[in-house]
Amino acid sequence: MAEAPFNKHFPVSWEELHRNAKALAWRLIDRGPWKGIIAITRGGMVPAAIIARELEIRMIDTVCVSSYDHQQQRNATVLKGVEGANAGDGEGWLIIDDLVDTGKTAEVVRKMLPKAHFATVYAKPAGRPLVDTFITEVSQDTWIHFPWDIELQFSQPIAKLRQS
Ligand SMILES: O=P(O)(O)OC[C@H]1O[C@H](OP(=O)(O)OP(=O)(O)O)[C@H](O)[C@@H]1O
Ligand SMILES: Nc1nc2[nH]cnc2c(=O)[nH]1
Ligand SMILES: [Mg+2]
Repeated sequence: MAEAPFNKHFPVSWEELHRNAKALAWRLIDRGPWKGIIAITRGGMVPAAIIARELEIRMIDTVCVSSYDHQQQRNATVLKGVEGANAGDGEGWLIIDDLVDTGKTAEVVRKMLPKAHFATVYAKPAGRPLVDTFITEVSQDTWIHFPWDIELQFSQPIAKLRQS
């Protein structure tokens, strides 16, 4: 399989993620009231929890989708749809994910809940048209490293990176 073309790396700390998820909650509060949140697993669960806390939403369900093996994209596979929430066509519901990249995950979930409001913390240009509200855009060749996927370790000085 060809290497994914991610030339840039964008590490995100817990504090940054918390701040950006809260900024997303500020954008969403005036567009409500919301009947509930559908979090896209797994990455959407962390921002969904923060947004649920800020908007005082206690009705939360999941759509379980898998589309990446680390940086290699596969077809988006739905492991579980919306079950308990009775969200119908999605009217009045919020769908939350951590990011949109190619937009394939968003496309699949939007088909399930066409009238829901789709919100993410981060967006790349290819997925941006599929999102109703997002906070931060990064370029398509950037890989976002979420705090749950990384740990503190030695970092090469920039000058050394230039030499290699
Ligand atoms: O716009 P796309 O190209 O579809 O990519 C975006 C999706 O990819 C990641 O999920 P992933 O499938 O890696 O699963 P995870 O959330 O369980 O880590 C991310 O959390 C989004 O859900
Ligand atoms: N962690 C992470 N998962 C992704 N899935 C699709 N794009 C990305 C990305 O940039 N970072
Ligand atoms: Mg995901």
